[in-house]
Amino acid sequence: MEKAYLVLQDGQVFEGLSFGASIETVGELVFTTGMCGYIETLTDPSYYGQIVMQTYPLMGNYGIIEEDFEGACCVKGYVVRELCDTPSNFRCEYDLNTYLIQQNIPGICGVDTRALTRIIREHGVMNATICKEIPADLTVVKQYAIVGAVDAVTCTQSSIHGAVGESKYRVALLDYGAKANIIRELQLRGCDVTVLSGKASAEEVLALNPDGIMLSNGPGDPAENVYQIAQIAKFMGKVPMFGICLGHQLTALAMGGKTYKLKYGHRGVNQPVKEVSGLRTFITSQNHGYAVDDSSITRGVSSYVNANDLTCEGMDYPADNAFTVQFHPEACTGPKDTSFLFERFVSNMEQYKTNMGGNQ
Ligand SMILES: NC(=O)CC[C@H](N)C(=O)O
Repeated sequence: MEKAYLVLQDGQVFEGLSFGASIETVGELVFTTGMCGYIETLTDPSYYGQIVMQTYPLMGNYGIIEEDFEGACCVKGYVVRELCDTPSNFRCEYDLNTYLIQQNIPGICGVDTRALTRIIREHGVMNATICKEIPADLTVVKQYAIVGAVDAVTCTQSSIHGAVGESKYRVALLDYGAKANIIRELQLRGCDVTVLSGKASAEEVLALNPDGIMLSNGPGDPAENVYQIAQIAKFMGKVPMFGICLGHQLTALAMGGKTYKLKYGHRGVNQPVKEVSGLRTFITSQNHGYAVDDSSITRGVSSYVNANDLTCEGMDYPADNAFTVQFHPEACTGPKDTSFLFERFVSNMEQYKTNMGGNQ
């Protein structure tokens, strides 16, 4: 293994060893605290443009299992304390290093990820570079910004995914960088899912005559998606709607609300989320850097709040038969605490169909 460096935009240097693709990279350095689920993390399109650092000190121990992929690998780089090159699992197909080489993504291991995480927590997310030689000038690193993220990851052609078992509902899923498990969770509940490009117009969405509209997760700054926000404002309230993560943020913006960037985001599989009008707290999977300012929305009510920092984790829009969450009820590596939200969506569609006298 060759020597490599992780250099932060403020000039701090961490020496480690190169793995994955032997190329240099620049990206926004973020950390995720999941102890497992690195396959889902690496293939979650919401990480587009980011160098992902795992705080758990050993990665790759169960190898790569393609069936667990959520989407395309969009990370700019990967940072781990210790890379396991002898994975052991009955489902393992090949190792993590091979995967990153295939994807042309550089990684660095052997760096002090605890120290790095403390820096990010204190300073907030920073840009960084993974390189073989320490750059004399860090202007390129400092100026790096994630732009056009949804356009870069959304599908170009629509696709249809039939229900498992009896087909009961037609769902239009707006793909802003959708994780595959959102589709699977819907299919398992009797939904025929039409996945549409995030560039689809409101007219195209409604032309499908769906029983419900699902808005996916996705990368980048939500406020950048002016076109998508305008489309949501047009179709919201026409049929039941459910939004996850970026879908939650875009809905808030469509309702005239505001979003803002968190200091270092929520990324991991143990984020506690409290019900606003109940006593329950759920453990959730999350991956986001922006949040909704719920006080900026008058047409909706806050439904969930993060128990750690009290930021908004969900909104209900009763007048529009819509609800959205910041966390991931579809999380594949778990926890599954909030998968009941898919049942809520299905029951909203069932009621809507009954009220409409069937929607065939
Ligand atoms: N997972 C997501 O959908 C992330 C949403 C948005 N890109 C954020 O970082 O906040």
